[in-house]
Amino acid sequence: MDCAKKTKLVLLSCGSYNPVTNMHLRMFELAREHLQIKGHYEVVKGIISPVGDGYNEKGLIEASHRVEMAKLAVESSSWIEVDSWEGRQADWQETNKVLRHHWEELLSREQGTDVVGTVKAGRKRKRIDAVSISNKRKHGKMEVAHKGLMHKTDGPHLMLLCGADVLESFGVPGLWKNEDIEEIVGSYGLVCITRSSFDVDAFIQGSDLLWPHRHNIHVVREWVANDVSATHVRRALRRGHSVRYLLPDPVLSYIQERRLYTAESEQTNAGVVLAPLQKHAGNHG
Ligand SMILES: Nc1ncnc2c1ncn2[C@@H]1O[C@H](COP(=O)(O)OP(=O)(O)OP(=O)(O)O)[C@@H](O)[C@H]1O
Ligand SMILES: NC(=O)c1ccc[n+]([C@@H]2O[C@H](COP(=O)(O)O)[C@@H](O)[C@H]2O)c1
Repeated sequence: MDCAKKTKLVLLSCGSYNPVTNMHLRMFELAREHLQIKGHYEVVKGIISPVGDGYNEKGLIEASHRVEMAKLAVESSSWIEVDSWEGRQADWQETNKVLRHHWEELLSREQGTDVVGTVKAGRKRKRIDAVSISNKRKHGKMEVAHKGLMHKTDGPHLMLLCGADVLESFGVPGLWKNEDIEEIVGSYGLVCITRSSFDVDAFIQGSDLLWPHRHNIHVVREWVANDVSATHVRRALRRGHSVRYLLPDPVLSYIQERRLYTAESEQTNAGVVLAPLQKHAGNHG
């Protein structure tokens, strides 16, 4: 019997989910297995957070449909849930803001369970409850709550779960702010599933930003070469090709009943600049 006390962990995955595929569900499964065997974690919850319509990605259909499909996909899962907060926001939300939102949700659930964490007070650490944390936040001391507490709470930890393509997108100029990446990998932690054609280890090794946080990045190997992507699924649907077994059956029925992915829907946001590129454009040069 394993007597060591494991840290409870919640995994959050932000993405288009346009639509959710079996690979997305497998990503959660692989991450949980890896962290429970190799890490000192008990993965208690997985959260799928479909991006809001304001992301402006080409071919992105309404968030309400993407959220519904994701909910159908996790119907049979005992630990993966779908959260619609991000999808309901009128404006696109940076991923670190989505993490903050879920972190605050986790903390507020801890309210009433007394101490949820510790902060530095001089040379010692002071135990602190959720109410004092939210009070600190109200007074604008986000630093203490976000930089000091993430990995010091007695409650669950929260990490971002993603595929290797998202990790490598950290290197795309203008897409991510360095301080946001620092917050994600430094304060929360990242679980990254390998994807064919992406060399995660080489990318981390080559990044001065990621290298100091490498111990917070859990790389999970997908040994079965499988590059199912939502893009491939949408293309097949447009062409009338079968996508059965690439998606959960209830998701496929939902798509077919509403004829969701068409040549027309693929033109949504055509020529529109992706929200993060628009938002961060002024920060460069
Ligand atoms: N085959 C896969 N292997 C590993 N991770 C994956 C795979 N497919 C999707 N993911 C991950 O799932 C998360 C949500 O992905 P997203 O909704 O953008 O799907 P996608 O299939 O990559 O979409 P698209 O093809 O539209 O870019 C991301 O972190 C992405 O890296
Ligand atoms: N700066 C940022 O926070 C930033 C930049 C680009 C993408 N993202 C997120 O990464 C995810 C990527 O999804 P796609 O792979 O479908 O583009 C989305 O959830 C999106 O919001 C975040």
